[in-house]
Amino acid sequence: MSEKVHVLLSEEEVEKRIREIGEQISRDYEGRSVHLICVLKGGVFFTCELAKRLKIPVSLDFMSVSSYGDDTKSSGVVRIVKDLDEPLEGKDVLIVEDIIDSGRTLSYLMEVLRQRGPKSLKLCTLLDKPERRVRDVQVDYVCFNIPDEFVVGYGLDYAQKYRNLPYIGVVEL
Ligand SMILES: O=P(O)(O)OC[C@H]1O[C@H](OP(=O)(O)OP(=O)(O)O)[C@H](O)[C@@H]1O
Ligand SMILES: Nc1nc2[nH]cnc2c(=O)[nH]1
Repeated sequence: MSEKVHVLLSEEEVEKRIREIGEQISRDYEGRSVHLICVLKGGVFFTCELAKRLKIPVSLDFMSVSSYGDDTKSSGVVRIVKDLDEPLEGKDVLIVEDIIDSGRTLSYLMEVLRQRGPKSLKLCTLLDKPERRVRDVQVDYVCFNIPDEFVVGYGLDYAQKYRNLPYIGVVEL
């Protein structure tokens, strides 16, 4: 079965905003390098696009956490599916996520990664749904605040579909 998807943020809007955030991060980290942590799977498209826009030295690592499975509602239990390959001690670490919704995933992840001794730990997200928050998360860089709707595209899925859409869309369920 195929769902209807309407455009919330066009490809042009998304890419323009990522360029802006990339410039801001490049200024903030001037003279340093940044260790990006891409949170799989959803964060992969945003991470690639953002990394290309950074004008500072970048290293990359990947982590996979899951709380939604194939559902549109969080299970409430965050699971590390794949851990990082490298230690974080002494690094300026920037977590790159596709979306912060309830905040459960990121409050858990920030806590886990903080204990690994990075020099600094910040968070960058493509999308934020602040009105859905049940856990407090300090977000350093937000591309877009969005309303409480289930979105897909630019890495975000519905039952593993639509990650490859080049824009952010809303699934009409
Ligand atoms: O703020 P929360 O309510 O915790 O939701 C945010 C999380 O949900 C999505 O991950 P998902 O579990 O769907 O995994 P995926 O990226 O592999 O699709 C997204 O990538 C975030 O990690
Ligand atoms: N695809 C998708 N995953 C999410 N995880 C948390 N919120 C969302 C959302 O709106 N869409």
